[in-house]
Amino acid sequence: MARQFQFDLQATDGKARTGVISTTRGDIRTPAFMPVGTAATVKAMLPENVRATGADILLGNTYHLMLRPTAERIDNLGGLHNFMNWERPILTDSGGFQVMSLTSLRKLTEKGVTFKSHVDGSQHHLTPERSMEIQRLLGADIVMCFDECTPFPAEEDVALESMRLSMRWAQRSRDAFGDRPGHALFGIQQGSVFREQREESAENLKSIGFDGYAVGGLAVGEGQEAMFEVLDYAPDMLPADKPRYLMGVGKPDDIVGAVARGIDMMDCVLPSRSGRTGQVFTRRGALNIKNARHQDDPRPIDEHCTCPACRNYSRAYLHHVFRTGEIISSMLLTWHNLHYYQELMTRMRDAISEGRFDQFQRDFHTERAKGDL
Ligand SMILES: CNc1nc2cc3nc[nH]c(=O)c3cc2[nH]1
Ligand SMILES: [Zn+2]
Repeated sequence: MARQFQFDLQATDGKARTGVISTTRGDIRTPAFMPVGTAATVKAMLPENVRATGADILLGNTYHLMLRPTAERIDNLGGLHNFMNWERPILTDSGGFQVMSLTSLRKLTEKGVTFKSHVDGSQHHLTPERSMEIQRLLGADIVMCFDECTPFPAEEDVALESMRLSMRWAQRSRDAFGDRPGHALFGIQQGSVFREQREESAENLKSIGFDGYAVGGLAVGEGQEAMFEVLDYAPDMLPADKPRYLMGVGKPDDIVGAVARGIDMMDCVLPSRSGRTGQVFTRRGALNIKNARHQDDPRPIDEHCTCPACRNYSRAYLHHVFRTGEIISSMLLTWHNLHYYQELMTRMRDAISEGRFDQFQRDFHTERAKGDL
C-alpha cells in the first residue's frame, strides 16, 4: 500500500523538530511554510514559480472557493489540483475563520453559520458536514475541521463556551469526513490564552483522533508576546508524533519563535500580500521599496538572495515599477518574499538537523539588529 499520510520525525533540537510528511501527492519537509493560494492562485505567481521558491504545499480557502467558482464546479473540472495546475499537496481551511473575518451579516448557531457573501450578498450556510463536503469536492489532501476561532480578547467563560462548541464541531467534522485513505483530517485546538482550556481542548481532540493538530485561536491580535506565552505550553499538549500546525503565522520572527516551540507547519498571507504593498523581507528585517531612498540604489533587495528579483534587478528598478504600478512589481516582490520565507524554512530545517538551532536563532536576531537596510 502506498504510504498514505505519514509524519516521520527526523531530528529534534530542544523543542524544535524537523521531519517529512509523506502524502500521496508528494513529501512536505517540516518545518514547512504554506503559501496562501486563496482563490485557486497564489496571487501574482505561476504555480511552477511557487514551486521554484521551495514550497511543498499550498493553502486554499474554502470560503472563497465555495462562493466562486463553487466547489461543485471545481469538482466537475477535476478538482482543485487540476484546476489550478498544482499537483503537490494542498491544505484547505474549513471556511469558518473567513466567514467571521470577511462577512458582516452572519448568524452562528449550534448547527453552523449562516452568512451573506461579501461578493454578491447571497445567503450561504456552513456546517461541519458541509465544510467536509466542500473540502472533499475540492480534493484537498489535508482537510481542516470546521471550528470557531475564538475572538481575542475573550472573557474566560466566553472562550470556554467557544472552545467547547469547536470541540463538538470537531467530532461532527470527524464523523462527516469518514474514512478517506490518502486524505488527512486535522483538528484545531482552541482555548484562547487560558491554559486549562487549551488542555481540555487538546484532550478532547486526542480522544476523537486526528492525522494532525492545529493550534488555533492565535494570530488574532494578541501580539507576539502573548502568542509565544501560549506556544510555550500549547503545542506540547498535542501528540508528538503528529504534525502541529500554527494557523495564520506570520512575520519571520514569529515563525522562528514558533518553530523553537515545537510547531511543524504554518501559513500566512504576509509574504504575498505585503509584497504587493512594496514590503520586502531581508535577513536584516523588512523594508518598503516605495520609499524614495531606494530610487537611485543599484543594489539588489538582498545580496545573499538568489531569487530572480535579487539576481536581475536593482532596488531602483523595483522602486520604479512599484511606483508606476507595473504588474511586474507584484510578480517580483511576491517571488522574493516567498523565496525568502522558504529559504528561512530551509535554514531552520538544516539547523535543527545539525543540532545548532540555538545558534541559528542568535544569528537570526543579530543579523536583524545590524539594520542598514
Ligand atoms: C491570520 N491569523 C489567523 N488565521 C487563522 C485561521 C484560523 N482558522 C481556523 N481556526 C483558527 O483558530 C484560526 C486562527 C487564525 N489566525
Ligand atoms: Zn530575493
